[in-house]
Amino acid sequence: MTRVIAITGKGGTGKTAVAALLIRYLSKKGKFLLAIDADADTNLPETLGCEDVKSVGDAKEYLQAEITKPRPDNPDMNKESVLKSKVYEIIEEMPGYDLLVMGRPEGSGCYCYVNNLLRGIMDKLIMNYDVVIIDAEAGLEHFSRKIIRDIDDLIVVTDASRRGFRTAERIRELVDELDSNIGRIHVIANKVTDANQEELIKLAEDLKLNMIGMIPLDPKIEEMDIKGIPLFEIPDDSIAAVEIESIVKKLGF
Ligand SMILES: Nc1ncnc2c1ncn2[C@@H]1O[C@H](COP(=O)(O)OP(=O)(O)OP(=O)(O)O)[C@@H](O)[C@H]1O
Repeated sequence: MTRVIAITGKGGTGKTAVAALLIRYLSKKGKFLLAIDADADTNLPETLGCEDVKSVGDAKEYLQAEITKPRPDNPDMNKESVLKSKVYEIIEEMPGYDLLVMGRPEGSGCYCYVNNLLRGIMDKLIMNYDVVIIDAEAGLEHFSRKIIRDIDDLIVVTDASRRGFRTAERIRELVDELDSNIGRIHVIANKVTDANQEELIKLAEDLKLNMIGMIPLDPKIEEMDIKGIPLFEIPDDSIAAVEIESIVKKLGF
């Protein structure tokens, strides 16, 4: 069975960093893993050390243009197999995991037909893996349109601010309204310091959020940021990597 884990949260809280750390840890543990970048504004590929990737958005635009042309180049083409081969071409094979970038938001017009095809392709693709980690945007767009249908664990990343926690609470409310299949919701507090730790625990309790981890503000990440080193190369003994190990265990791996 594939385990699907989506990471979301307010921009700047470290959502992409948490996704990258989880991808790093689980792929090192030998899980056959697909990483999906489902946030048009994010930088997951760079954080993982991967550049110049194509996106599913480009493949969708190609098919959309073809089917809305008054005279398509090839009216008999099998649209599903064209989209499928394009999506599979886009998958980037990285050492230890595969990467798929969803890319830009769609243009104007109705994409229902293309999205329907994509939904079926994504369902089958996801089933090939042990674990799928999705870096998702706070609006959970791909889930509301059901491009990615089922999520086992939704992890909301927040920083040590009341606003970050409020966003987490709003995401929980949004999930209740979504007609998607989401199993469990967890919260990870990121960039935690000795000074704010107690207050964060209380805040999570007050808002009835299930906190599965507190990742410290890690000087090693700050140093790598300045030097432009991808987070994927973080050493195992850095404080953030150690906390990720404990979070992964709490997730039942
Ligand atoms: N625990 C941490 N300690 C130190 N720095 C961190 C930590 N987590 C993340 N950062 C840094 O904080 C910055 C923002 O993180 P990141 O890009 O992951 O945020 P994000 O929530 O994905 O934002 P966006 O949605 O805008 O991409 C990055 O420079 C990242 O390296």
